[in-house]
Amino acid sequence: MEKVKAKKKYGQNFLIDSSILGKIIQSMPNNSNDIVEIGPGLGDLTKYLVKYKDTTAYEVDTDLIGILESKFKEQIEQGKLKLIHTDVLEAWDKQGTLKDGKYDMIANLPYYIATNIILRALEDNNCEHIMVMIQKEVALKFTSKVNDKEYSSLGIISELLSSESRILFDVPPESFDPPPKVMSSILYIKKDMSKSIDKEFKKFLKSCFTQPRKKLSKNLSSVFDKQTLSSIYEELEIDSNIRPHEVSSSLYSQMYTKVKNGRD
Ligand SMILES: C[S@@+](CC[C@H](N)C(=O)[O-])C[C@H]1O[C@@H](n2cnc3c(N)ncnc32)[C@H](O)[C@@H]1O
Repeated sequence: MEKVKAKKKYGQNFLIDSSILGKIIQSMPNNSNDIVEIGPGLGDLTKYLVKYKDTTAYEVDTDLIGILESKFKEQIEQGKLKLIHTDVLEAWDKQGTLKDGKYDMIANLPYYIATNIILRALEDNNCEHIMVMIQKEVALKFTSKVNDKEYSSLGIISELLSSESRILFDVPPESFDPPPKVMSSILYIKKDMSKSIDKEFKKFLKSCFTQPRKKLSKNLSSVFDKQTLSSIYEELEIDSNIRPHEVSSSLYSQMYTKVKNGRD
């Protein structure tokens, strides 16, 4: 490996275990979509991705861009790799999507913005599959279901926008250089492209989980008046003692629709 000092501020933990790289490649969705990789780093995953699919890679670190440009000179010239030097979140803000046409996201994500990236990918209409390395703790949140300990807005949003979400396998710290402090997992989400959620829905969920162990009605009482709340509970036949982690994603969606219609 090149003598490159990993930068903490960019969440750089380079994947050095070739068996894990092989497992990621074997699990790639079998379709004709191009790939978007966020944070190619030193190109260890990129070199496998470009063998199979055209890839667009977003990298923020100027020092790494130089290394990648010389390492992948041929693939860049052949149009197999498009290297974009920018902060991926800024690219999303400017363009609304990371690529024209359908794509799958495959990446070992910078952990400090992993949750944000997955939420943006879930909302990006061109992204069909998400297969990313993240902290295990965050992967458990995105795959959580009603009544699970980790169940919260991330599990609800992911369930409402996907047809499948699961952890493919775990990856220990020693598979990286430098090793992260936490266990990692590969999260896989197959989006249901017919579904979408309202922008305000996330805010509504935030209110629902302000105090996760308290009754849902208590959390919502600070946002909605008593009468609106009791009519929603009544119409949807919701138990007044229910707590936020006991409400299914579809019931949250129904509650939100009622709240929204009440406001319009
Ligand atoms: C965990 S490392 C993964 C590196 C490489 N893909 C690997 O598996 O070894 C995360 C990568 O994301 C890059 N990165 C961090 N923040 C970014 C951002 N806002 N936009 C684009 N890339 C970013 C880092 O510079 C780093 O290359």
